[in-house]
Amino acid sequence: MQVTTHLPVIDLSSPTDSTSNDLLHAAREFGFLYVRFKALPIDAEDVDSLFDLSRTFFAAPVAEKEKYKIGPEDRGWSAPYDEALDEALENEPRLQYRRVQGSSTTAASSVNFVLAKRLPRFVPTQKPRIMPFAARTSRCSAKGLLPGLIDAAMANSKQIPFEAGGKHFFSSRHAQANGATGSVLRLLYYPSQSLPTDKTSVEPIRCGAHTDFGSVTLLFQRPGQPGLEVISPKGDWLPVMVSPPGTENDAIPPIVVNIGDMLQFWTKGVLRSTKHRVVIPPTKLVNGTSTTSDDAGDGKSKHTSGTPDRYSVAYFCHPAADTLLVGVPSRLIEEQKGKEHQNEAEIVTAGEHLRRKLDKAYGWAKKT
Ligand SMILES: O=C(O)CCC(=O)C(=O)O
Ligand SMILES: [Fe+2]
Repeated sequence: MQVTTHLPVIDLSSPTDSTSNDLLHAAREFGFLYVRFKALPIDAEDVDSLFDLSRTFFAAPVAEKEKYKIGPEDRGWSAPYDEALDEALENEPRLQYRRVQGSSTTAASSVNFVLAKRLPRFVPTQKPRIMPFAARTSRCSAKGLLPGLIDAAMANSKQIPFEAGGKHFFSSRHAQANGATGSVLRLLYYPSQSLPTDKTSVEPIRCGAHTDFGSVTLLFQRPGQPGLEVISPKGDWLPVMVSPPGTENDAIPPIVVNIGDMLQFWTKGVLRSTKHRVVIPPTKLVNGTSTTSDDAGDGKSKHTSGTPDRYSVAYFCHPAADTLLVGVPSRLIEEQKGKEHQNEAEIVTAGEHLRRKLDKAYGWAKKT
């Protein structure tokens, strides 16, 4: 069976008004889209080096990684099952749903970097490789990508008044000059898991269903390492191919870009922060028996009798921490019937929203 994708692939080589409208449409319909790499000022070699670095880091002994254990400031290493993302399961007793393999928790080991600031000591020699990548990713996600293009699209249709920020409403709130943000570059590693013959006893979820906390996420994936799924409006889980049709020969797979909670709040739900998860990919992909899938394997990922390893890199883009997540003063937004309308008591800043989500995911509030 051919795995097809329902998400649009948008080429940003030379964006026009119609590109920003396409992007706005995708953000409204799906909350997810692909952006072709060749359009972005990021080198394929930088992406490859970052994945090399990721492999080196995660291969280090646990005792070494423990030295950089993640804390409430959201920087550092998380062990598999440290993070619980599926809030639908939050009523389960804490100890049953944290640190236990299960659908709410993340089976990935991950490490978060502070951009342009303190890099963990385990990568001092990698600084020249990471920093340009992080800086470029940060620039293109905040300016060239969604916030900037959404500004352009909003300006095309229903202009945000000049005094309220005009056509720079979103991008200016992501400018570094406007203060600290929760933006973070995260390397993720889902180790290979062996599959018992009785498949019904296997929990197929590698990362529990969740929405992303920030404004925009950029996700880099590797050929032969599928598993990401997004939920459809009807509630079905749909696979997100690594290399959708037409991109198979690109230097690296297109970047998956998705809307996070903050853009959903800002737009009263006009833009969708869509639930997604990572699953153990179907057996036909794991065993490489499929010849029709884009993800039939490149020989790079480890195919054991179980699941392949999966490495991914996510850049979570956030606006300045003190940004109020209130509806954008645009007719497009104000005409909304308030589907995702927040009442005054619920209005939070970007920093507060991130704090609440992290405290839940890691149980920080209980620990401190
Ligand atoms: O590893 C992935 O592909 C997705 C991870 C993810 O959704 C997240 O960390 O928010
Ligand atoms: Fe996510």
